Amino acid sequence: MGVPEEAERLVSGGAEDVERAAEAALRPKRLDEFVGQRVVREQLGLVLEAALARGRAPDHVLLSGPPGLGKTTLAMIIAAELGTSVRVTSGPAIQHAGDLAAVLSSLEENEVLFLDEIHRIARPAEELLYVAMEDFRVDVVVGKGAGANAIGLALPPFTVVGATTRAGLLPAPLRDRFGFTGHLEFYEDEELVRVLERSAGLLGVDLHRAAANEIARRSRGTPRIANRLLRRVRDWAQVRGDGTLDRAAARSALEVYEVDEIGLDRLDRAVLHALCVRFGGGPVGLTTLAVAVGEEPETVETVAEPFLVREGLMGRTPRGRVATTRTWQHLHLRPPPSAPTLFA
Ligand SMILES: Nc1ncnc2c1ncn2[C@@H]1O[C@H](COP(=O)(O)OP(=O)(O)OP(=O)(O)O)[C@@H](O)[C@H]1O
Repeated sequence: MGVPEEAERLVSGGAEDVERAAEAALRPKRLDEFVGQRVVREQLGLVLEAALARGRAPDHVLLSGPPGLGKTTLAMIIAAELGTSVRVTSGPAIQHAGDLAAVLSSLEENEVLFLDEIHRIARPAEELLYVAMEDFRVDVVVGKGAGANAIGLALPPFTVVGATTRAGLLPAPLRDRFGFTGHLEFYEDEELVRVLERSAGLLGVDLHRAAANEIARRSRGTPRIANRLLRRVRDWAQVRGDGTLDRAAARSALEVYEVDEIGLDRLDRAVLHALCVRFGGGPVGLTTLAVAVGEEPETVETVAEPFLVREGLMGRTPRGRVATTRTWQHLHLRPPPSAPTLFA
């Protein structure tokens, strides 16, 4: 049976256009509204406070972690805390050095430049970025061929906030130009309950505590997913229920959208199924596994794997990905005698 498109999207980490506006409305605006991530919040708070006290743009900030944990939100918060504006662009949008030069040369003093998916910036633009971040200068090439001239253009001080799901892919010279790196972790259920209660307040709905617990438990440790599930539960309560957002409404709604007891989505389940059924529990290489589920290796590695590994549903060994005892249990399958025994 095919999974309805909405159900597929519901628990995936990526933000779809149609959901963006709803998401933006729920974004915390200041650091003290940002739930969880205690360590990053404290460290970043210090960086910002010190910069404000000195009256200078802070060091460049790199934020890493799986999708939907709050990197974009933090970039906006950084600008708000500094009382400045933010320019938003992303690695895939910068395919030529000229694209980046145009953005850089239009920056205003102390502005924040948010570079999402920074690991995907084209190589020639990357070099331009090194210089801009270090020396606040951009070399613009004027003319063509033998008559071409590079003119150095001084830039006002600004702060790059880079976001990446794959910090390991950033070349060392780029990584080194960030004065502060914050790694975002998956959220605890208790923290997601706080995210949900805050969102319910903004949406003007009365979310019962038991419903919040139920949604939090099935949100893959990810605020974006928690907020999406909340909106779907609200839909269900409005259309099929009596408008009450209680535990029964949450369970019924999540059943309609095929979100399982621990929040695994279609991709997670496909990966685990392939790992156990096609590859006998592994070990199997990332690329082979990705081909088996019809996805890009990068998607499997950055969207599905971090949560599966955290939950002890998949092991990563030097020889490849392996199932754990918990994987077999979760899929209600019996491991073949030849399966590797990795206890989670
Ligand atoms: N700490 C938090 N507290 C409250 N809400 C949060 C928090 N982190 C994220 N959110 C909510 O989750 C949504 C997704 O967050 P955000 O867009 O910042 O994620 P992201 O890490 O940038 O994801 P991606 O890399 O996929 O763009 C936001 O709309 C925001 O409402």
